[in-house]
Amino acid sequence: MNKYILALDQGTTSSRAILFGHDGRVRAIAQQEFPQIFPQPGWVEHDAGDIWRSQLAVAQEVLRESGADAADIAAIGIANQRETTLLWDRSTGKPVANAIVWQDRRTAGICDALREAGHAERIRQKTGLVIDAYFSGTKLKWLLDNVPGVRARAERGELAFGTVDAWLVWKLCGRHVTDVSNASRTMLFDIHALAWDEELLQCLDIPPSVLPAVVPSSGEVGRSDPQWFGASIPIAGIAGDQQAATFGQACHQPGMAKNTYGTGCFMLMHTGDRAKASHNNLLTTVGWNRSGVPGAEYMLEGSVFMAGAAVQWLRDGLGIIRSAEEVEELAASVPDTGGVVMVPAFAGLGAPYWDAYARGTIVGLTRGSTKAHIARATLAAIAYQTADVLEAMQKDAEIGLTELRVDGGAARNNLLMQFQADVLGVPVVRPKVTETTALGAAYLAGLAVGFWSSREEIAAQWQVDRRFEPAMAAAEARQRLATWRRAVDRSREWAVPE
Ligand SMILES: Nc1ncnc2c1ncn2[C@@H]1O[C@H](COP(=O)(O)OP(=O)(O)O)[C@@H](O)[C@H]1O
Ligand SMILES: O=P(O)(O)OC[C@H](O)CO
Repeated sequence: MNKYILALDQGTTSSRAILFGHDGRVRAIAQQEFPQIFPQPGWVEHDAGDIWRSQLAVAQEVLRESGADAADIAAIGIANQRETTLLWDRSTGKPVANAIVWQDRRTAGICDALREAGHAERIRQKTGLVIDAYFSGTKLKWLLDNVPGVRARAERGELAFGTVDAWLVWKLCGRHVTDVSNASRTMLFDIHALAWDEELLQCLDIPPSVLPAVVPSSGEVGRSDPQWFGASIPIAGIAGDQQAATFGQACHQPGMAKNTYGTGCFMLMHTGDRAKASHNNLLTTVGWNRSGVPGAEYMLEGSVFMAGAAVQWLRDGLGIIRSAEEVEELAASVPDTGGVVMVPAFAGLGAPYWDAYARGTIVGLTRGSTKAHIARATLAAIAYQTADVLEAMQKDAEIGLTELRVDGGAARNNLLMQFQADVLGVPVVRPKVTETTALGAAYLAGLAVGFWSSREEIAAQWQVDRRFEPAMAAAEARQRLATWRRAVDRSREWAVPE
């Protein structure tokens, strides 16, 4: 009798595995951080072996710790950090280089050239994306152009490209596939036709032989090799982590939105079964689709590159807190930021600014400024970036949001969540299960194998933990946002090459 779904949540800073029961509650969880590699300013890499080993280790650990074996698991669902780009040898399985992480800015120049050549509008129409170093396409081009011998090997059909989902599925069962949600983050995928786009492949000089087959987000794609868990388990759900979190938050209806506060902050709003173009610098992206059901469901997305990672910087870069949780107490020790505004543009700015050359900035420092003010300004910056995105999203969707569902590590911070509700003027609602990314992957897999029968059943499992009501006067929120935007202006175009 199958008792569980095993969800693998491969995030930017850690790999997690979670066993979910039929009631959508966490039965067992294991997590491992793995090294971040910063070879040069603006570059971020992961060792593909670290990704796989940490993910496998935590998956084996949850089975061991819970006393479950493969026969107890109905299916595996995978959610992954998106856009991070891997290229490996099909016969040896060896990566040709470290994975280039989504935060990596090394391809900003390639993006400038694409914009100057007039490709922006066509790329936006086909892929729903703005031209930015964030997405996989230019990262893949960089690997092909810069790692010696790699282009020739790719032309001979010897290499496989994939985002992290593809890498994990390849390691688990030997198939070379990616799901539609991950494909929609490559800048090589036509989100309307749901197919790789020849013209874009030519434009970036990508040989089609490297591409994975595109599969539904919910549907069996293979079975794990028995060597990993003692017997094979169907792999039946795959989605980019932000799309998975949207599914896990039961945002199944047009107009529903969630915001995840992890390394970055990602707000996604369901917009129905047709792609909705943004006129306010957001992305249009595929949410998910299901095997046997034509088409897909679409989202508007605002991607903020630096959120919880700015808190990590307070911990590791400045050393003013010992753990991320401590930021709440430090920030609460002062009544306000004392005029300090921090713009955490460490990896440029994403939505709605899209400035690869913006850099982190702290303004308004005086002799009275303390680490507590900087901590408070860091939390405020997370909330302001979200406010910028929500404003754009409400304009695009032409609706006012009635509530924002939240999740992710930094959503545990009550001070931040209250301030978020205050500056948005919209209630912020945190569910009981905050592991919504893994939960979404579990739901996608569980629906495919009949572990859950319908979305209605899933949506009924969603429960509120805490609701934060806006308590700040609208005029004050507006004034604070205006100050924030002045600080953003100071951070922009800082690292433009000389
Ligand atoms: N109490 C907290 N307050 C603010 N930030 C926090 C808190 N707890 C964790 N974080 C931040 O949340 C992030 C971890 O969240 P998580 O959802 O695991 O991220 P990811 O999936 O991107 O690795 C880290 O960047 C950490 O600094
Ligand atoms: O690792 P996370 O959870 O911060 O998510 C990263 C995003 O998928 C990047 O687009």
